[in-house]
Amino acid sequence: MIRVAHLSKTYGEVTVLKDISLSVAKGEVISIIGPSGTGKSTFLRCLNLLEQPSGGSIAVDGIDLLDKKSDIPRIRQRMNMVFQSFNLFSHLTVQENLTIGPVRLLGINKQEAEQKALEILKLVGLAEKADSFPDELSGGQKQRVAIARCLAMNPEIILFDEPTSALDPTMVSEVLAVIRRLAKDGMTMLIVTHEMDFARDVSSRVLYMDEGLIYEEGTPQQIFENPQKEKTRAFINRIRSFNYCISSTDYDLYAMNAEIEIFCERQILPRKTRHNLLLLVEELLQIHTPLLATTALDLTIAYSEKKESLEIILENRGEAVNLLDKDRLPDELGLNIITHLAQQIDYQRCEEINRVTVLLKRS
Ligand SMILES: Nc1ncnc2c1ncn2[C@@H]1O[C@H](COP(=O)(O)OP(=O)(O)OP(=O)(O)O)[C@@H](O)[C@H]1O
Repeated sequence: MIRVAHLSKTYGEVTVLKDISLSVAKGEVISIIGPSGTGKSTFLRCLNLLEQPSGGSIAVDGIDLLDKKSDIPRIRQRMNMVFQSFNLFSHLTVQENLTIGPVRLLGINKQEAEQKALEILKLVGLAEKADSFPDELSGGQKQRVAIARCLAMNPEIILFDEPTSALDPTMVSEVLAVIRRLAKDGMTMLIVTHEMDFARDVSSRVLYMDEGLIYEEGTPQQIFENPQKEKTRAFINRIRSFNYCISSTDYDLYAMNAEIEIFCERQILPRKTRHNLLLLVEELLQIHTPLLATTALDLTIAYSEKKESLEIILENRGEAVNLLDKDRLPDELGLNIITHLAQQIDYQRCEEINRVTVLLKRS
C-alpha cells in the first residue's frame, strides 16, 4: 500500500532522516518508537508531504507522491494525520469541525456530511458534544474529535504523531481506546508513540528509529522481548528499568522515592505494588547502609511486562559479603519484612561485585 525507498531529509547542514525504506501493507498497524530527536515525527510529516523530503521516493498504491503533478489534497485525504496538539478549528463547533473538510474538499452535501459526522462522533463516544466548541472539551475529548475529524475524510491510512503526548495521564486511555478500536476494524495506521504498552499490544509491527534510520524492526514481541541490536536493547532496558546510585549515607531518600514513583507510574503499576516495592527497597537499603561507609550502592529496579515481575538488584564492589545472610543480621524485623514481601532472594558474587537480587511477590 505504501512504499518508501531511501527517503532522506536535511535541514541546512543537519541530516534528520538518512535512508529510510519501508513497505506497509493494507491493515498493518505500525508503531514507531525511539529516543527523542531521531526523526520519527519528521518521517510522518514527510509521508504526508507536510515536509518536502530531500531525497528518495514515496508511493501509495503505485502513485508517486513526489511527482510535481501529484494531487496533494487528495493524498492528504487518503493518508490523513492526527497531531499531538489536536489542531481543531476553535471557532467551529465539534460537528462543524467534522463537516468542513468533507463539504469543501470532497464535495459532499452538507446534510449528508452532518449525518456522517454524528455517526463518527458516536463511534468515538462524543455524540453529545456535537454542538460544543473545542474549548469546552477536555484534552482527551479534543483528541477524540481530532480523530473523528480525520475519519470524516474517509482516509485509507491514518498517521498519528504522538497522539497522547499533550494529554494529562488520566486522559491517555480514552484516546488509546479509540485507536485500538480502529486497529480492530482493520484501519492501516502508522503511530509515533512513547506509550510502550500500547505499542506492544496494538501493533502488527514496531519500528525502532535511531539517528534518522530504522535501526531495527520486528513484531512487538521481537522488539520488546528480544531485541537483536545493541541500541534497541539499551532503549528497551532504559524504559523498563530504574537506576539510582547511592554514594553516601546522606543520600536523598525522598528524591529517590519520587523517582521510583515516576518509574512505577510509567509502567502503570498498581498502587499496592508500588507501596510494596517502596517498602522493600527501603528495608533493603537500611540493611545495606553500613556498606556505604566504604563503597557506593547501585540500585536497579527492573520490570518485565511479559513475566509481570519486578526485580530489585543491589550491587556493590568490595569484599564478598551477603548482608541478607540470616546469621549476620542484627535486625530480625527488617529481614522479616523483606521475606514477607519477596518471592525470591538471590546472592551472587561475580568479578568482585556483590549482587543481591530480590523478586517482589505479586500483590
Ligand atoms: N523545521 C525544522 N528545522 C530544523 N530542524 C528541525 C526541524 N524539524 C525538526 N528538526 C530537527 O530534526 C530532528 C528530529 O526531530 P523530530 O521531531 O522528527 O524527532 P522525534 O524523533 O519525533 O522526536 P520526539 O520524540 O522528541 O518528538 C530534531 O533534532 C529537530 O530539532
